[in-house]
Amino acid sequence: MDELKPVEAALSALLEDVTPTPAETVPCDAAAGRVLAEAIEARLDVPAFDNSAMDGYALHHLDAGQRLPVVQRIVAGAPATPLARGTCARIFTGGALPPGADCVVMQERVTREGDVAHLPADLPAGDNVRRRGRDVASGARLLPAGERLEAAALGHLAGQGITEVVVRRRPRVALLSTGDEIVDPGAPLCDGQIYNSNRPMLKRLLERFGAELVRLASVPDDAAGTRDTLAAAAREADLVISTGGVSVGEEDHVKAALESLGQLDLWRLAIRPGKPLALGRLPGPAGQDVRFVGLPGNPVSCFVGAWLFLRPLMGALQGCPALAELPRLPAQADFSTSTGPRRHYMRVTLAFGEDGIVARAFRDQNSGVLSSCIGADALAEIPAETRIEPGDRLDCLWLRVD
Ligand SMILES: Nc1nc2c(c(=O)[nH]1)N[C@H]1C(S)=C(S)[C@@H](COP(=O)(O)OP(=O)(O)OC[C@H]3O[C@@H](n4cnc5c(N)ncnc54)[C@H](O)[C@@H]3O)O[C@H]1N2
Ligand code: MOO
Repeated sequence: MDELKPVEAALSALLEDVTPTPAETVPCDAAAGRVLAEAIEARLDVPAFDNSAMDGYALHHLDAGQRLPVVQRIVAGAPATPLARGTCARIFTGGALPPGADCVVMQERVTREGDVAHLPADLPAGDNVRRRGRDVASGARLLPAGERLEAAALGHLAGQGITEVVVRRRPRVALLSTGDEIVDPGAPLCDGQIYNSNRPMLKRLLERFGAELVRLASVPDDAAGTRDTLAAAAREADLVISTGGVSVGEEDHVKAALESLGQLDLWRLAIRPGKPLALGRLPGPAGQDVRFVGLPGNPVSCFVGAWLFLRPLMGALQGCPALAELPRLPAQADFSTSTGPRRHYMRVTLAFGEDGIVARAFRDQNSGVLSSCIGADALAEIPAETRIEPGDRLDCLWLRVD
């Protein structure tokens, strides 16, 4: 048997010359989760004018400690007129600071007697003032290309009055299931058959990674049908994924079909779960390469493979560096385990302990036990030939998307 390969080697082969999907313009209302195809420059200063951070009184700081007539009332949204020295203005949070004033004192520190306010002493210039352009300066980089538009970025765009953005088209993905024993939920189950749990699990993960699922199909158990299914998938998808049939079994039409249509490399990786992996290319309708990834059938191997391989690939297809790399967190084990020749990706939950983050492992880490993935926060990466005891330091890959 040939030597098991490192996961990093398969990842570089998978990501080699992947080009991002074409750009398209979408309304900001529909842009959540999409990746910017080009950088956006700010057109406006935010805030657009100096304004008050408090409900209180605006004045010149050299007038602090005095009794001043209240000569203006400035609410948010109303224009302010210049303020003469020796006077102050009633002002509300977000109200425009009047020219001539340079600080605001919150109302809790002020005593009011009719139209006169008693102001506290020693107010520094700039106190409680939100300066024009403090958040964003006009002409500066608002968001870089490759930014995945989540809540704050969408707020930033709206703050500029922007209504449309140029983003990467969602990668179109075909998800194929192999295996005669696999049945869709809803159909009756005969002896020896199992329901297809990989399909909805991968569909959900892929959607979280930004995919548009264009085809969900089962691969027929004959050579011609398998070839037709793969060829049809490559006509409409940027990425074709299959599950099952990548180990050493004999019932494998996918391998033959891929080899005749395009190209296929079978990898045996030094990881657990997810040892077998198929990487290939199919010809697309415009002669372009359509990537093929064949994940192992075991549900946990699929889950782990999706995070290790599909997420970076989806990042590359969308030109999104943040998706391409899983964040690493140092944690302390609260379990013991030992590995053999394969690196183990254990499903763990993370919690804050007295000395930092603590990783708790699900009890049964077998690759058929999908309950070990429910609620998993991270994959603890245990190197090959290693013994781990409670308290030992671990590297964890955080299973987060945003
Ligand atoms: N002689 C060897 N046997 C196996 C090896 C090996 O090196 N030598 N590797 C083992 C490892 S590790 C894995 S992982 C699996 C991978 O097998 P395949 O990718 O060929 O997958 P299948 O045999 O088709 O299925 C494995 C397992 O998963 C179930 N399955 C498949 N699809 C689904 C689905 N959509 N939903 C739920 N469950 C699914 C299937 O019924 C099998 O139980 O090979 C080992 N064997
Ligand atoms: O590599 Mo397999 O995914 O352990 O069961």
